[in-house]
Amino acid sequence: MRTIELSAVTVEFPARVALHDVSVHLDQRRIAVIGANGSGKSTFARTLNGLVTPTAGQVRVHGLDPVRQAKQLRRRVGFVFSNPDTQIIMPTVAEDAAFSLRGRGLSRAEIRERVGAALARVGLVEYADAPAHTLSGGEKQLLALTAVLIGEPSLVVADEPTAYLDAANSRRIARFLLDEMPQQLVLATHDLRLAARCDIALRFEDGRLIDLGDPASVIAKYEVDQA
Ligand SMILES: Nc1ncnc2c1ncn2[C@@H]1O[C@H](COP(=O)(O)OP(=O)(O)OP(=O)(O)O)[C@@H](O)[C@H]1O
Repeated sequence: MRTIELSAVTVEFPARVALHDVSVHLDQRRIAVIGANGSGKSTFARTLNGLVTPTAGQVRVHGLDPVRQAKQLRRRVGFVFSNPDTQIIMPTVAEDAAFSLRGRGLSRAEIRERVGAALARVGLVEYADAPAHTLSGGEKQLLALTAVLIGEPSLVVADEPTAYLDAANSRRIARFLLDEMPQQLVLATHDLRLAARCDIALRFEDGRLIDLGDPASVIAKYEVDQA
């Protein structure tokens, strides 16, 4: 079951309430999260994998509590950030792609096979032994995604995954996230064209979930309010 459920979730930081009494039940494949800078999008995304702990309320992601069942949840939820440099941790492309397979009892041959197949899917197989830092920005984001997907998560949370990319690489990443991968996606973004391709959009303002539903109508109201 791909249900994400928040019940009366509040997240308070010392200087600011970043999420205010958010309740929502989501089971769509592609979920867009939109709103102005500082509205709470990243905080919402980060509650889904336990990077942020609610001050009050409950989060359930595919049946798991992201804080109390953090270890199981980390295997189920992959997180993709804007800047792939913050996500690439191993020296070579293949080693980085393989990172989340550690500790799963797989043989070296199985790991090599899975990594090869995963890198081939995103067109990076020829770079397998290259130092990861030599990849271009778009290639690094594809590697970050590969490293997430190789662990076979059931949910991918992407926070502005195209922010650092040029138009061609943005399209490549977006096509992969929106059209090709089977996993459920939560996509926090300022790119309203990407949001429009999702199955549902959530709009935050000052930490409150103020609108949700068909992306076209949520986006249209957002644009009117921003004008
Ligand atoms: N770890 C933190 N400590 C303190 N304040 C934080 C922390 N994380 C977020 N905030 C604050 O909470 C509010 C919501 O931030 P959040 O990053 O969720 O917004 P956002 O909608 O993702 O913004 P942006 O579009 O600029 O990325 C902001 O005022 C931010 O400064």
